[in-house]
Amino acid sequence: MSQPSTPLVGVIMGSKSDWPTMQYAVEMLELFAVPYEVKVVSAHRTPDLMFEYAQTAEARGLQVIIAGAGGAAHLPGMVAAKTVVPVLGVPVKSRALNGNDSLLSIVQMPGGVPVGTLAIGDAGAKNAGILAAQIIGNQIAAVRQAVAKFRQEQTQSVLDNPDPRAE
Ligand SMILES: Nc1c(C(=O)O)ncn1[C@@H]1O[C@H](COP(=O)(O)O)[C@@H](O)[C@H]1O
Repeated sequence: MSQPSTPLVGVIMGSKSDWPTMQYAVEMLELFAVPYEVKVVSAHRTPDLMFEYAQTAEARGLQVIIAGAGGAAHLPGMVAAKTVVPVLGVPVKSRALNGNDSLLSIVQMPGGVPVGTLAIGDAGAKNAGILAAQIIGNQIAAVRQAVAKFRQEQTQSVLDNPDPRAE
């Protein structure tokens, strides 16, 4: 989906192969009508692009960056090292180590350069999208209300379906 307004959230990932996971972050941003951009950027394979992306993020109006990566997942931390725009890290589930490598690579930042790390895989990507919307929602009432509505509907859906055996 093309985004007409200036992006407020940048969704980046180390490889095209991360998209099946990272699509859940974008799905949430679309649900809450948060303007976003999405791009493959890799600290390892495109280091100059990664630096440029991080260095220009603030001036381009990004308020949150969601960075997903798997394996030796340096992308979120390296982007965070080059910008004060908050970075949310999504550990993509790697084939070899089930995403434990991704998680530890992203979460164990040295004090002074934070990355807000989400869960491994699809739930982490989904929650990164919701969390980014909540941050944006501090300034944009329509986004805040959209998140509140989503949460209320989620709660209601559980309350309406208490029998775990029902189809
Ligand atoms: N962790 C990183 C970085 C990075 O951190 O900069 N760049 C690519 N990758 C990861 O390599 C995995 C395999 O990538 P390929 O499927 O392209 O071989 C992906 O999960 C990607 O995020």
